This record gives sequence, structure tokens and C-alpha cells, in this order.
Amino acid sequence: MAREELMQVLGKSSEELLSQTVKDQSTVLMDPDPPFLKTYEALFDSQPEPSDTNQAKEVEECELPLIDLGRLNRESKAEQCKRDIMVAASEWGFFQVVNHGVSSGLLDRLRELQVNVFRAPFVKKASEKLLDLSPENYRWGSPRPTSLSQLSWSEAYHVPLTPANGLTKTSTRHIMEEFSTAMSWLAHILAGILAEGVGHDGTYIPENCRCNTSYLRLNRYPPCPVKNRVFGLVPHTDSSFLTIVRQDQVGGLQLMKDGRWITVKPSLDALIVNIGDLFQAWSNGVYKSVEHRVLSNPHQERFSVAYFLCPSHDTVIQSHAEPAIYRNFSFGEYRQRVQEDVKETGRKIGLARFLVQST
Ligand SMILES: O=C(O)CCC(=O)C(=O)O
Ligand SMILES: [Fe+2]
Repeated sequence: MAREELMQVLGKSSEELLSQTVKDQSTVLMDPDPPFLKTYEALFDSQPEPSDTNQAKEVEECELPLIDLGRLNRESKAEQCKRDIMVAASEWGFFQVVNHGVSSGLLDRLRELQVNVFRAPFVKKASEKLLDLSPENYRWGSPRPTSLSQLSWSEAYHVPLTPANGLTKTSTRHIMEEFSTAMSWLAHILAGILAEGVGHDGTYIPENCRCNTSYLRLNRYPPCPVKNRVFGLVPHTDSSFLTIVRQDQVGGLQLMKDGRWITVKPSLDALIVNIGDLFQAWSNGVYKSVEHRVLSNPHQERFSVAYFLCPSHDTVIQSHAEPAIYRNFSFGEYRQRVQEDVKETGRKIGLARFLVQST
């Protein structure tokens, strides 16, 4: 039974477990972790569904394609480097890049900021503006999970990249701007290579994906006492053109390859790039937006930051290939459909909603 299992794992009696959050008021007020156990108590009482235990299934640990971007600056190597990027995007939908030009000092400063903000008590994160990050942009858990497999044991700040007024710029905003400028530069180089590879002209992405239409997400995965039954982040695809992630040394990111989950070995030197839904549609299925997820960890917390290269909401996604797999749609329409599906069914349906045959 789930509750017994939980009591065992936590080494707590039923009463202790039920009073988990009726702790001493000051402990509750200082606790950085969101109240997962109390809020989702009913899910732990329900019978496990087969999908609840799928984290325990055997997975392979695998080296993703590793691409040295330093080769782009050497005439004799640049073409091969571009080909490697295109092959990885179409065969894996995921790859790692090194010599990417984003300085380790900047990555470390962002990480420090991220750790600081998530160390704040949960009640503050949920109700106050902290380090220039607003409670409206703070998420924890999942909107309406109906089973444990739909719950994400994580918290995140979604950071829109609207430029701040120079006079009032905080140091937080300054670091995030510097970071997103570096990520945007890298994302545009990669997107340009991929666009050229499928015969699109090089102006569409820079014209539609601007600094203020893309965004950052700061993720924290608190230790999760319920082994193997709850994800850190549920399986999903990204709705972006492409995403660049920096993970820490804890690990837990997995991606789907040939019908199997594969664990990505953490590397602090590398950035992880994955193709999002928009690139899959725009390339008419040549580049793959593959499902990925994050496992929870019973002992260690984990941090990651993701940069999502996205266009403005009125941008129309249209592949020029024939026959087109997906009908044309605007990014705004796509986002709205995804949000409605998540609300109604607890999960994202994504591009399958936009197949030409289904209209
Ligand atoms: O934390 C990670 O490694 C991945 C995060 C992710 O997939 C996302 O934020 O969409
Ligand atoms: Fe993702």
C-alpha cells in the first residue's frame, strides 16, 4: 500500500506522517520545500497504476552525441561539425555541445543566484517577489495530477526575458540578461545551421524568435522520499524551437530513444541541446522533438536551467515540404491548445493535435 510504503521510507508513524505539515509553525515558515506530501496526500492513498512504477524499469546510461563547437571556427572542420549537428537532431533530437562559448564563470554565477532564490522559505516563494522573480512565475508540483505518474516533484521559476529599464536593473536581472544573451547567441547559431539543413532561409528564426519572446526556466528538484514512484519532472516534449539545458552533477535526465529510456550522464562542461515541437513541425519531421523526463532522487537535490528559443505568439509555423505532416498553426494557438489539454486531461498532447490527417 502506498501509505505504508511511504511510512516505511520516511521511518515515520501514520500520525507523524499526517502531521508532517502541522509541524512547529516556525519550521513550516522556514521550510524551502513545497508541501508535496500534504497537498498530494490523496494520490499516495490511491492504488498504484502500472504507469506509476515505470521509473524503476531498467534504463541504459548513454553518452549523447557530443559535438565540439570549436570546429565551427576552423574552415576545414566547420562543414563536418554542421553535419554532426543535423544528424544528431534528426536521429536523437538531443545532443551535447562543448566549447560552446558560454563562460563557466557566468554559468556559476547563475547557479549561485538560482540556489539562493530556491533556499528561501516556500511561503515566501509562493507569495513574494524574490531576487526580482515573481510569485506568478513560480510553479511547484503539477496543475491537476490524477495519479502519481502525473506529479512532478519539483519547483521552477519561469522567467520571461523582457528587458528591464536600465536605471532600475537589479544584479539578478543583470545576471539573467547576461546569461540569456549568451544562450540566445548560441541558440541562434544552432538554429541557423539546422534551418539551412532543411532548406529554410536563414531569416525566419532570427526575425521571429527575439530576446523578449524566449524565456528561461530555473528548476529545482528537492529530494523525494518516495522512491521510484514520482518523477522530478514528468515525461514531456518542449514547445520551443530548441532548448538548451545546463544540468548539475546529480543527474536524472532521461530521454526516449528507439522506444527505450536512456539516462544522460551529467557533465558540467557540456550544455544539452534538444529539439522542440516547433522545429519538428517546421522541419516536417526531419528533426525530432523527443520525450524526456527527470527522475526524482531520494537523497540529493538537483538544479538545472533551461533556455527556450521561442517565437512571438503570432508567428505561423509552416513547413514548406510536401506533403506536410502538420497543418499550419501559430505559436499562440499551440500554447493555448497545450494548456487546455493539460487542464482537461492532466497531460500535454502536443503536435499530435496538429496532424494534417486529424483536421
Ligand atoms: O532539468 C532538466 O534536466 C530538464 C528540464 C526540462 O526538461 C525542462 O525544463 O523542460
Ligand atoms: Fe523539457
